[in-house]
Amino acid sequence: MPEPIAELESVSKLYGTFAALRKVSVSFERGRCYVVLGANGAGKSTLLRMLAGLLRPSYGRMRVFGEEDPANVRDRIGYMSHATMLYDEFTGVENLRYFANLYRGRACMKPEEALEAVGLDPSLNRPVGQYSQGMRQRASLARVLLSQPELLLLDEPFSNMDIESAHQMLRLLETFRSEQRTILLTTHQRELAEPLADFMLRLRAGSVESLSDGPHAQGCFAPEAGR
Ligand SMILES: Nc1ncnc2c1ncn2[C@@H]1O[C@H](COP(=O)(O)OP(=O)(O)OP(=O)(O)O)[C@@H](O)[C@H]1O
Repeated sequence: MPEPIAELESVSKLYGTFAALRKVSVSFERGRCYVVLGANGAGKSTLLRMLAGLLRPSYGRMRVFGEEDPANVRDRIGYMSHATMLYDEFTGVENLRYFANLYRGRACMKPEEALEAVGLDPSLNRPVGQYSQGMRQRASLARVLLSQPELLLLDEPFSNMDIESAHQMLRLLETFRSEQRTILLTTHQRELAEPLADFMLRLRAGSVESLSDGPHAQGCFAPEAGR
């Protein structure tokens, strides 16, 4: 049985008196892709932010790579939020060089390699502020990939992307999974992400409504399918 790399045991997260997550128990296995679904406000982003170490559980137990505080294993986790976290006035490669400098002393991809990995031309001499939405999302993913994280937490990676860019990103994620990286991604575009899923985790009002096998676990994923 694959090794769990992150586990939540009866985890709740309260914002004031409001419970955004309610007694969530789930474990995530290495090398699997989890597609996290649920209506607006179901708690998807809260779950990802917690696994990224940006929020602490109010109740319950969480372990990521065996650590109670994911901050202790930050270099093994890549988190991509709605915000791209890129500097609009810099080119893609300038942005990534800046972030690569922050990882000095750690194993890290070359900025050019990370951009190529997401299908962006590192020599593109255009500030990120002038990129299309799909290019910005891919540059943002390249930033996350720099540190070669084992756990990728992607909040709405396909939002505002055209279909061609989204399929390109899906093929990229399939490659990461084949490298035994674990992927958790939230999306409202179920039909797009579903073929990649080993598991579909559906949240409802902060609780786990269901955890079911995805098409990939059933051997149905073909990167070119659905194009
Ligand atoms: N910082 C905060 N303070 C108070 N309430 C919050 C905060 N962050 C989130 N919430 C509330 O917690 C609930 C879960 O929010 P969350 O962003 O995790 O949901 P989501 O499933 O990601 O929603 P969406 O699909 O709209 O992004 C929502 O009702 C939201 O209003």
